[in-house]
Amino acid sequence: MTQPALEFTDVTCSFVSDDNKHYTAVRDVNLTIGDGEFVSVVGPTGCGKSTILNMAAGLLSPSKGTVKVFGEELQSLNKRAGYMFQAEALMPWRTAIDNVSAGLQFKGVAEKERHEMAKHWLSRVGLSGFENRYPHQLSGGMRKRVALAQTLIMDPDIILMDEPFSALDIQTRQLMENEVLELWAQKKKAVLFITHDLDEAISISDRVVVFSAGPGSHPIGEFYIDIARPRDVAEVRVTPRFIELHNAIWADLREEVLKGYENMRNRVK
Ligand SMILES: Nc1ncnc2c1ncn2[C@@H]1O[C@H](COP(=O)(O)OP(=O)(O)OP(=O)(O)O)[C@@H](O)[C@H]1O
Repeated sequence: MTQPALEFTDVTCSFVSDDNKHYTAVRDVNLTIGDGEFVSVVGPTGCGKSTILNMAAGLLSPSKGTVKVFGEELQSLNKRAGYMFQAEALMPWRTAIDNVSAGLQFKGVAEKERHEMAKHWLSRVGLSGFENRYPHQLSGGMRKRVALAQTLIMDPDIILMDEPFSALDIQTRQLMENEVLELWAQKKKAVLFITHDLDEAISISDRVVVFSAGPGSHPIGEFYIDIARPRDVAEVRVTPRFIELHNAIWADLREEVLKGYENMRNRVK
């Protein structure tokens, strides 16, 4: 049997603030992402979604419990994962091709080879001809495509995405989501996708996991998205099954969203 790509077992993560107060963001989280599975995590704002992703990346250690990557406990950076975050991650002083090939450069791949690979990846994300543009000469959507190529060129076994398209307009966002699905279908890597957007989560995923409001956030529901693939993220949104799933997930999520706002208000009082 193949090992799960990611396995959180009884994971708790607490932070200590400057005034020495403890805040437990997530508590007793059990979550498994199968090899090749596309899983989205949704939950109220501040519930700990990025905390989960940062632990999967090895950027943050659990205060309790374990995170395993293909069966091995994660002790430092997750070398089998590639990340794509909400914020712009491109180096402004490097052209698109040099941004995409940066990871290969750090690995010591010769310039000619890494540029060939980067050119290929730029073409796969629809950016042939833009190799020598700097980030400021590209639109927001194009910069996201460069960031996607930058992640995928490293051929990670696990892709971690934290609201990668939230800054984009809806049309560009849907184009990017379709592109991610197409690229994912070719290689079937495990994806952990964090989003605020339930429509996005349902249209793109195999499974949607709902987290409770913090503190001590944890999964309170999971939904298998039994909508046939290949999918067009815009088209599936109007199908009856999509609407059914949306209603079922929202029934779980709605109360947590309200609790999340309430808890946040109380924390700043
Ligand atoms: N380094 C830190 N120090 C102290 N508290 C932190 C730290 N990082 C996160 N937190 C707190 O932990 C909780 C979870 O944060 P996290 O960023 O994981 O939530 P999120 O669900 O990703 O939020 P959003 O949906 O708003 O992006 C929040 O209440 C946040 O204030």
